[in-house]
Amino acid sequence: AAIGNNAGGGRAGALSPAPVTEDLQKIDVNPPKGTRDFPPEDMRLRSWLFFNFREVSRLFGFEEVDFPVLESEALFVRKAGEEIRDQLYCFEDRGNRRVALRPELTPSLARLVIQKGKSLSLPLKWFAVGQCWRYERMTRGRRREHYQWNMDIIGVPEVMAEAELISAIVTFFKRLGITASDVGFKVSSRKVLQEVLRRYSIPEALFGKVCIIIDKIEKLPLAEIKKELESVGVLEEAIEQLLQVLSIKSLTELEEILGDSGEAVADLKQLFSLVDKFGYSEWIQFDASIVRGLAYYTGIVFEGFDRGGKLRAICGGGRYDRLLSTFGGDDIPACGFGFGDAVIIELLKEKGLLPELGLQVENIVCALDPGLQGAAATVATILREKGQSVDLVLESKPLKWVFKRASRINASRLILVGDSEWQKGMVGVKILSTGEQQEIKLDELD
Ligand SMILES: CC(=O)Nc1cnc2ccccc2c1
Repeated sequence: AAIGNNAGGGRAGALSPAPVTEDLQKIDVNPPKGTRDFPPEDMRLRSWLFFNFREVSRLFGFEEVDFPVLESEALFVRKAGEEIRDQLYCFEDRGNRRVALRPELTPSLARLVIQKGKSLSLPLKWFAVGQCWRYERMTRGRRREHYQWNMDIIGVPEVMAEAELISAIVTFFKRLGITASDVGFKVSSRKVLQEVLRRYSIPEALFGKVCIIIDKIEKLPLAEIKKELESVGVLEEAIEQLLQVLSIKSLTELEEILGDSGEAVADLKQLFSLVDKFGYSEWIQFDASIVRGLAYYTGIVFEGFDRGGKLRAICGGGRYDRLLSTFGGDDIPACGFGFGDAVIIELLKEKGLLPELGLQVENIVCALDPGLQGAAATVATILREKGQSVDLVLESKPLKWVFKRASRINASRLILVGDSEWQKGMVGVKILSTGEQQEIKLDELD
């Protein structure tokens, strides 16, 4: 029956007399601007993607966690000029509380770690797959929500944690058939910037702001970047040195500039040596221009990129050793990454790696006449209790209709409940791929 403005309610088929109701305007059946529905075909792809997120997390011994989509706005009010802050989906609730739809998962994770405090034994290896939100004023048609996979390691100060996280993402890419010639990781450390800023005795407090400005270096003209840096108090000479450091393309060159006593060089050398032991060196490259756009990163930062250069960053992450203490928690080291559900799908499409995901049902069961509807229900229960999927035909339908549905849902077998067979405790079984038909005793159905 066509779904329509069935004002009278009840069975759409039989037009029951519609009681007098207000004139029902047809509601807008599209989802809110910037959001998506997931009809079955799209939901199958999403479930497949999330299954792979979860499988990799399991392979790495991570435990799943989740948090409310709605958080106190205070969790996200960082003052470093981040885009994620400018686009915060925040509002005042009916209790006059300032709240926000989470734009990312890391602050919630930090909140939960602090809440659980001493009862947690470190290190923690937690992962989450959650919907995140943003509110863009000029609705450039960009999405206002996406799903993000996060993996975080809490309580490990060494760069072994970052190497492990990147290893997890490499494992994920490999599972999907993506290779090191399709994507790579640009890796750097914010300690590079830190060491330069210290040389010019620029106060630590500016560190976050400077990183956020630098992160826009490929989106804004250089003059604009310099202006913004000057406006937060970075002097001309320091700016030159910063920009020079960001163009370094090798660790040896970095060492020449920064010397070999700083943490930045030590961390990066250690990371590259561990990556070699993990066996994914061909996926990784040092790139001093990588800073990432979140203010709380303090050390190694990385992002996955497509070597074709057509797509935005696939994923990104890094070390955030100060986040928990800024929330009033202990000084616990942490690192993690976020992996969005949009760019990866574009990449898979481009590489012809999208999986063919059809609906699969093992059995379609139907009664050959209305009096056997109950018998068909009994057969359905027997098969389901054996762990077999059953699409039970719920109304009496002509066989032509049943065959059409059987092929649409990709059923393997058609189970026909007919009078003469039922009298003998049997049902008709038709293997739809071969057309082979036989009568089987009910208790021999497997
Ligand atoms: C490509 C894409 O959908 N990006 C996207 C979409 N929604 C978001 C929502 C919150 C934060 C980041 C987001 C990023």
